[in-house]
Amino acid sequence: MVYEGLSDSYTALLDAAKEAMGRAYVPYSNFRVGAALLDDEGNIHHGCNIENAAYSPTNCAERTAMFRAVSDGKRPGQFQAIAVIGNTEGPIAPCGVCRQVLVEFCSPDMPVVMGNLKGDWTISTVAGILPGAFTPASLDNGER
Ligand SMILES: O=c1ccn([C@H]2C[C@H](O)[C@@H](CO)O2)c(=O)[nH]1
Ligand SMILES: [Zn+2]
Repeated sequence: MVYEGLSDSYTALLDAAKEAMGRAYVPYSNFRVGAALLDDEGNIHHGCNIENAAYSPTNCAERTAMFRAVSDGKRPGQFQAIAVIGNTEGPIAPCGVCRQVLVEFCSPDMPVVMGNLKGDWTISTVAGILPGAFTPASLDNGER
């Protein structure tokens, strides 16, 4: 896919997200999302959204990628970037829950690449997409 003006490495990450998008399990919304999370060793952790008949157990693509990576042993500070893609009008916008999960495991300045199937893209950062976040450090008030 051509993402005009986007670096080769982020294009590759969006392409990996698109590959994962094809594996989405979306019988209820029919809205596919894919994510690709790049770790500190250069490995990519893929994620797709996985829906459920009870609706609320649904897991977004971003969290699938992150939880797979953590389950495989990755820890905070060991992620370099995440790309997310969906069939949206403009670049997809991660939901609030996923933004909070990214805050837990990623540095505030970690790039978040968002795209769509038309080749539109934008880049922000973890802090950029969730300003004023409640973070692990927020718990450090000494009163526990
Ligand atoms: O950034 C997003 C936004 C939505 N979804 C999923 C959740 C649900 O399966 C479907 C519709 O909200 O898209 C994601 O995976 N990531
Ligand atoms: Zn989400």
